[in-house]
Amino acid sequence: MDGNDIKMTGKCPVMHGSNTASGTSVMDWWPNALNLDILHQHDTKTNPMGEAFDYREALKDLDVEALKADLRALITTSQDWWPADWGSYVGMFARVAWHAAGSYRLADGRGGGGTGNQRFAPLNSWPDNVNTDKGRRLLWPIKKKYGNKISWADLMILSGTIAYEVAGLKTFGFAFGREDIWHPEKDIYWGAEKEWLAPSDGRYDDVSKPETMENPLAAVQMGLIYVNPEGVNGKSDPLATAAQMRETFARMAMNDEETVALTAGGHTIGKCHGNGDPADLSPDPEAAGPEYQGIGWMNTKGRGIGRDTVVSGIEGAWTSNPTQWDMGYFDMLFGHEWELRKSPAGATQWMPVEIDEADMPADVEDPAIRTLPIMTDADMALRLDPTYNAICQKFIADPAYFSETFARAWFKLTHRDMGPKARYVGPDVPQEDLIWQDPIPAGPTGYDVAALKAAIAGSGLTMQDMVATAWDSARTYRGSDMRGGANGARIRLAPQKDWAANEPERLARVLSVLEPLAATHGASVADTIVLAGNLAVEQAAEAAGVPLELPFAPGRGDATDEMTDAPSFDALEPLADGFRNFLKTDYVVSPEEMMLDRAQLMGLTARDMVVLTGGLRMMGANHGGTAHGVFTDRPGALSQDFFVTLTDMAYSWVPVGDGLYEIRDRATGAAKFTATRADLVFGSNSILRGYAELYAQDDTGAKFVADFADAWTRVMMADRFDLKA
Ligand code: HEM
Repeated sequence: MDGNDIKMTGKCPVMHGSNTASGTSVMDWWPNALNLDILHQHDTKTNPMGEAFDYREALKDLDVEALKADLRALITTSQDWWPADWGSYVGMFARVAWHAAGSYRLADGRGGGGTGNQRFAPLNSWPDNVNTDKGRRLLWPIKKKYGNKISWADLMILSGTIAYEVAGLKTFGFAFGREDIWHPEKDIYWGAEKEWLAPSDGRYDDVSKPETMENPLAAVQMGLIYVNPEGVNGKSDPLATAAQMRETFARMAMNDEETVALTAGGHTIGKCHGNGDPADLSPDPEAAGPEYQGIGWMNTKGRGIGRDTVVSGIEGAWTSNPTQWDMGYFDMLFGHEWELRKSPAGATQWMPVEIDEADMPADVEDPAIRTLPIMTDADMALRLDPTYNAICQKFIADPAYFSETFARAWFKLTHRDMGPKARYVGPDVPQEDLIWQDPIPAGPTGYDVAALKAAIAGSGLTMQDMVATAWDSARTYRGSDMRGGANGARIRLAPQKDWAANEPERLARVLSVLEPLAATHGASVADTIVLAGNLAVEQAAEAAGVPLELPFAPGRGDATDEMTDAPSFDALEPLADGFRNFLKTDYVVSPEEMMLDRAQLMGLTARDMVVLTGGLRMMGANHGGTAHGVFTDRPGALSQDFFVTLTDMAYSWVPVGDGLYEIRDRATGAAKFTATRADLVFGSNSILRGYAELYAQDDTGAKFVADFADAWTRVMMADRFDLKA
């Protein structure tokens, strides 16, 4: 038997000892189970770099100018194994970067080019990402040369930015700092479809109303970055496509002007590929046999490279000079009448009714041959939608403005998911503060922290007031795009001050106490809110007989309304916060799933989830104060009683409506405490119950207090990029 001829010799059909189970998983058997795995992704065990590796440190040794020079040379040197169109890879790398960055969505901050996820499934094999695998292989010699000093994520985004520079655009800047992940993300919901490019209808209430697309999705079909280039569900209708573009781009925080600039500027370089039969392509990278070495979509019959490449199935370039940054896209779009035709691959595309040979783009291999330009339905949308058209006219009248608008929008597209500017690294970081970066001014550090803390202690605020305000201020943080958090004290500003989950009246009252104290002591309000929360936790620990001193680092700043893109903060509103029992009865999913999602976004572990929920309840931070979810005869003490009660068979747990449960004494039937559904998950879920038992069995409460303090401090510090920079 040779190595290529693997046969099973035993009689038992199960390959004993050969493999761990890859068949039906727990989640398949119990689809409603909580998938706690999403909290434990990108663990140190799966990261080959080890805990000691610090990408920001490694970047300090990167020779940025040499890297950029190497990229320029790469982009202009055609490789025989994958020849460059017209001898230039500008289109290839602009698309690689755009498709990496373009999966970002504002609703949950997930997706985007910040992690290098295009290397892994499903994105590496999305139908829309055909041949981005070639782009990464073209980049490999550079990745190999610079090693760990440059991440794949940074390299992919930089390659697109340098592509635009090579084409002749003055770009707006570039920041390094995207750290790679090493296996696929488990938390990103890309849609419920089980089939690539399934019709759009499943993700809309009404596909003719783009705003009814399911949240947090931002693409019209499974496996696409945004809209279908052939029209809604593949049926050409530029005005319907325009409406879908508007919605999908808005879901990644782009307005109409940015959308037009990006699409027009995107298609100023490069081309569509559809000169062949898609049926001749090998499987996508994830499905390909080992002999393909991670490369997918290879032509198995003909040549399949150069002019015979098939990607989208649409065939042709948009402009006369597709390797140059110029106004050629508008010249072409508005200089001709267009009609629908079919590409050689059978895709629907717009082609000019008539065109002079001099305006026709050259063949990618032979400059003597002229080819017909094309427009996708999305390009025609820019001409036919009145609002988009007006923006095009503005750009046509002012080419410098077009270049500037594109350069800024490209920078936003490729940096939006990196979070605040404090996370940017490198010599080309633009000085200007941009509102979508959620700027925060540096805050004071020299004030007397102990004096401020003493003043807060004497202010009359209750433990609940202090802990709830600090929690509400910090809990907006999401690690997906590093937005939100306590820094900036945006809880004082619209829209956060008015969110129901923040209990606006109580919040206003607490702020009216804390703000003057901050001013008197020369501290920021952001620091003062966190310090008050810390004080409450320390008081509660003291009451439990486990004294505690939490670390505190001053220096948070206070943002202003002018620094705040208020509408974009709507996406951060907690609709349910199981930690603090924000109760709503119209959940789309269960409250515990909402809590899990928030925990993942906040970067918490399952243990953090357990201790934070228990601790916040003990301090009465839940809405309704001590009315429900306290579970203890000693409220206000940071004790393990929550878990003791939950794991005690002396009680029964009886649903009483409105998402609440009575905890009744089994012997007498008397109701003792009230709990929410989210509370009960800590006793009912087999994993979370394990943690709950761990705390319940420790009579001293010391482990619980220590673990709570650790989790609390990480939550309060999660957004301190000023310290981590
Ligand atoms: C409305 C949204 C968009 C649609 C429907 C769309 C559609 C397409 C299609 C069908 C292709 C051809 C792929 C192939 O067959 O090789 C393509 C290529 C390309 N797109 Fe877009 N696109 C959109 C927006 C953008 C944006 C926002 C950018 C960049 C900012 C961009 C940059 C590019 C580039 C550079 C190429 C050329 C790739 C190459 O030369 O290999 N596109 N696009």
